[in-house]
Amino acid sequence: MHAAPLPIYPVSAIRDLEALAIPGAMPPLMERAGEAAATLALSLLKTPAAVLIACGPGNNGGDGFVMARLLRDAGHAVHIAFAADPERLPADAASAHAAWLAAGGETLPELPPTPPGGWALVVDALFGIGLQRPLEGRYAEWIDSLNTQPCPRLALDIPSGLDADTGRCLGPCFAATHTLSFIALKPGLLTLDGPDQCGLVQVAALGLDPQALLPAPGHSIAPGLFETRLRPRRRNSHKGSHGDVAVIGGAPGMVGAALLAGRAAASLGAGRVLVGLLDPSALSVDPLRPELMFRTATALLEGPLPNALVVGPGLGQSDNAGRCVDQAIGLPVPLLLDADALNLLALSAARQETLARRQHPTLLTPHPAEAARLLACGTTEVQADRLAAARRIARRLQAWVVLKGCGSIVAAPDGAWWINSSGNPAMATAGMGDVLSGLVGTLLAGGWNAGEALLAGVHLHGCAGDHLSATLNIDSGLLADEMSTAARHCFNAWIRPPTMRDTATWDGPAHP
Ligand SMILES: NC(=O)C1=CN([C@@H]2O[C@H](COP(=O)(O)OP(=O)(O)OC[C@H]3O[C@@H](n4cnc5c(N)ncnc54)[C@H](O)[C@@H]3O)[C@@H](O)[C@H]2O)[C@@H](O)CC1
Ligand SMILES: Nc1ncnc2c1ncn2[C@@H]1O[C@H](COP(=O)(O)OP(=O)(O)O)[C@@H](O)[C@H]1O
Ligand SMILES: [K+]
Repeated sequence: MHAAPLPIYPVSAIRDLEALAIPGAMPPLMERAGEAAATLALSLLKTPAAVLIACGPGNNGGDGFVMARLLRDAGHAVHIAFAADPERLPADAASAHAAWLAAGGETLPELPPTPPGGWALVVDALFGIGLQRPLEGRYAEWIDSLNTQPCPRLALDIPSGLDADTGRCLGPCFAATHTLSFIALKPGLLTLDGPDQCGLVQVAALGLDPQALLPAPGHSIAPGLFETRLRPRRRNSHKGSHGDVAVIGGAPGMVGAALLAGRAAASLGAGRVLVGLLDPSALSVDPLRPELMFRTATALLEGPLPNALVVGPGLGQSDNAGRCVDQAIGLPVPLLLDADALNLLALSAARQETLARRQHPTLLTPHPAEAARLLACGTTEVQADRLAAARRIARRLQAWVVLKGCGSIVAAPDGAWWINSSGNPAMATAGMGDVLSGLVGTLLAGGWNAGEALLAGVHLHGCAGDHLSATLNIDSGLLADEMSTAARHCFNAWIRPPTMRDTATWDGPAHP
């Protein structure tokens, strides 16, 4: 069994879920949320300790009051900072506040001074999915102060100040080491600033089965999504069984990009990899990867059709590059456009119309700047709502799209979407995108459909980066060309039957 994707609900859908779940929910959801938070807190606290909980004016504050009561019952010295008007708390939060006072607890209108031994835990129960604008004044000051505490910092539901739908810090934002999100994941936990602000994310479903109440609008990416493809190769197969990938790119000065894509494709097991370069004076062999076959871009586009075509790595934006893109769009093969092929696409409405009418699978792999060009807007607008941007491109161009970056978004032409959580900032180096294109190209050439190939390629690429960061023990300085063998290692771990995954004979090298 491979890991299953997790459901993700934007705020509007969480509100719908709450409305479906709340009638008859006993104990009330807030009680369950506070209890789940207390359980997590207890796992972080060893001996009776000083805990600070900052409670806000809404139901997120209510979760904090419930948690406080339970931690106090467990023998911890719990201090609550609460500056709002108790008369204006929503009903459930008002009950939780009253129960806290009835249990002998008190609230302070300001953050108390740090006790001599320091706080053992600080909890952000200020704002959850009801955040409407940037935090300012007292709450902004509280956040700044809480963020300096050198102890575990736990956010309830979502770090205060983070937009739950977009992952954008609206202003000052709680920097959690742990986030316990209620009912289900929200997109903002997983993309843009979310992963930095949330720390370790855990979900407390509060006894609900969200998917049974309301189908999830989106999902995380996990191998369970494409597990029917994760099978060992048939012994009776040959290179023709695994497909030809052609990579078109490599204009003068950028040949390396095409090589990176080609090498990645070969390492993942493409039957054959052909590289069509635009640079007429480039090498005709890659001495470090002599398996690659070199052609001119023109010859490759006019020759026998490959099983998948990747156009863009190091392509440049010359007239010749434009002709290659136009020709590629017209070919009856699965087509992945990356890098300058996307920029050339953005330059021509006619090209976009032709692309949207293709009868064969089309995949687009923009980073935020390329996405902005495709949408004729600024990168800031793309990053302000990455999910919306990816979905808009996918719908408009009737293509499978990955909007790359921290928490890559995959969007389907029909509006479906996924968020990837593998990968890390060591991967923020030149050439990483070229490697992704090569990996996805190989899966396409192997007969995977566009959605499976893109979801798997994106997840695999991140897993390879994580694997390298862990085995080489590096946070910085990951080289794109190192990724190919790591992707090979991770992919082989996926396709091995479970009985063979742990045996020495079948395990890959510790340092691929
Ligand atoms: N409704 C439910 O059944 C459940 C809700 N839960 C909790 O309830 C939270 C949502 O509660 P609410 O809808 O009350 O929202 P919040 O508690 O997130 O905040 C809403 C309050 O904050 C104010 N506010 C928003 N932005 C502000 C800003 N920048 N500065 C100052 N005030 C601001 C609003 O006017 C409102 O009074 C969830 O995140 C979760 O923690 C959980 O108890 C699980 C169950
Ligand atoms: N901070 C990060 N977290 C996760 N993945 C990242 C991060 N930075 C970069 N990546 C991944 O590395 C790749 C970079 O692609 P791209 O920006 O096109 O690079 P290039 O154009 O140099 O090849 C993308 O797949 C992206 O998602
Ligand atoms: K919070």
